[in-house]
Amino acid sequence: MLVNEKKFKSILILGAGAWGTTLAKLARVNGNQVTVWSRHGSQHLGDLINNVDMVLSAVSMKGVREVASLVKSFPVSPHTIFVTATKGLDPETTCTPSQIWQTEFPNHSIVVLSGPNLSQEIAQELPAATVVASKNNMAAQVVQQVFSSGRFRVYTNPDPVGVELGGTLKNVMAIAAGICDGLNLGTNAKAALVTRGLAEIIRIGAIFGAKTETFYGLSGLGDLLATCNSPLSRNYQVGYQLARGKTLAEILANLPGTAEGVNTCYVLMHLSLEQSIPMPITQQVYRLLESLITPQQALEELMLRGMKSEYHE
Ligand SMILES: NC(=O)C1=CN([C@@H]2O[C@H](COP(=O)(O)OP(=O)(O)OC[C@H]3O[C@@H](n4cnc5c(N)ncnc54)[C@H](OP(=O)(O)O)[C@@H]3O)[C@@H](O)[C@H]2O)C=CC1
Ligand SMILES: O=C(CO)COP(=O)(O)O
Repeated sequence: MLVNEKKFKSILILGAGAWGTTLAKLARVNGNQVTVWSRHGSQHLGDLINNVDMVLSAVSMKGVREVASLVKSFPVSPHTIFVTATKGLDPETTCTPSQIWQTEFPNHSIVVLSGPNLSQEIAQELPAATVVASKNNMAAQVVQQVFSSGRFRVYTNPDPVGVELGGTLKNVMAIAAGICDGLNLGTNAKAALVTRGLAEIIRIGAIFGAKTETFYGLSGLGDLLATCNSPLSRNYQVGYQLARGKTLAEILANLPGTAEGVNTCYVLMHLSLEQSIPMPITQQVYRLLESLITPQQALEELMLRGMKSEYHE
């Protein structure tokens, strides 16, 4: 759990996708020594992991469990901080990525990095902000120092699961927002969808023990706004193209990278049924992904739900 005081850190990034390579660039700005590992690369993970200050996982959700157990098979310094930047949920256990890493490494500090961070904008050196959250504030501060620069403002937060869920759950809402724009439903509809989406995210977050106020911050509302309003978002693109008549298979075959909202939506539907938690927007996104209804029918279902107070689901 100890945090060492070296000025420049040695950082191993797992996953050479869009986000892993962008985070590597951000960490190098401050003079840190960064290595990026990919399962297709020539470097052996066991050789790279020995004695690094920080291991940052930017693999997509489908690889987290496998990569975490691979890392565990090598000796890791007790001082190494684990950082997770994945935005998804494990289909088998509904665990978040940080919960998976913490289970594999119970004596290490785990930090979540999440925020309104479309990697293409950050790679172009446009300004952005993010959140690093941990139960161990000192570890969060180390990660804050590693990534902070004139182009990337990093805040700490003590609610890792809340920060992680903000980034994960908004992906389903981004699919819905893409559908909204693909159908040309207008600004009022989009504002209503995003606002009710946030209410749904907060309701789901409560099951995981996340703090409500976390969802009003950068990793919640901030990321929801970014992803629901940008054609750069893969999740938004899934929704937009569904509304324009493409099939999910066609869309995913041509998508540049991962749209985690698809898997997250399936995990949430399971959770919704198992625990009787109302998730009206998620439910309509699920039906659309499964081709059970048309986008127009999904809209009608949402508009004609029973009347209720704004404070209720
Ligand atoms: N791109 C963005 O703007 C942002 C993305 N994120 C999140 O970061 C995560 C990664 O996203 P992104 O980089 O865009 O996705 P990409 O699809 O570009 O990259 C995914 C990465 O995960 C790796 N991976 C997948 N499965 C495995 C496995 N079993 N073993 C080893 N590596 C694996 C891939 O390796 P390989 O190439 O070998 O398949 C690849 O390096 C997602 O959860 C996403 O939501 C968060 C913030 C911003
Ligand atoms: O998480 C992201 C922005 O914060 C990236 O969004 P997409 O995964 O939808 O591209």
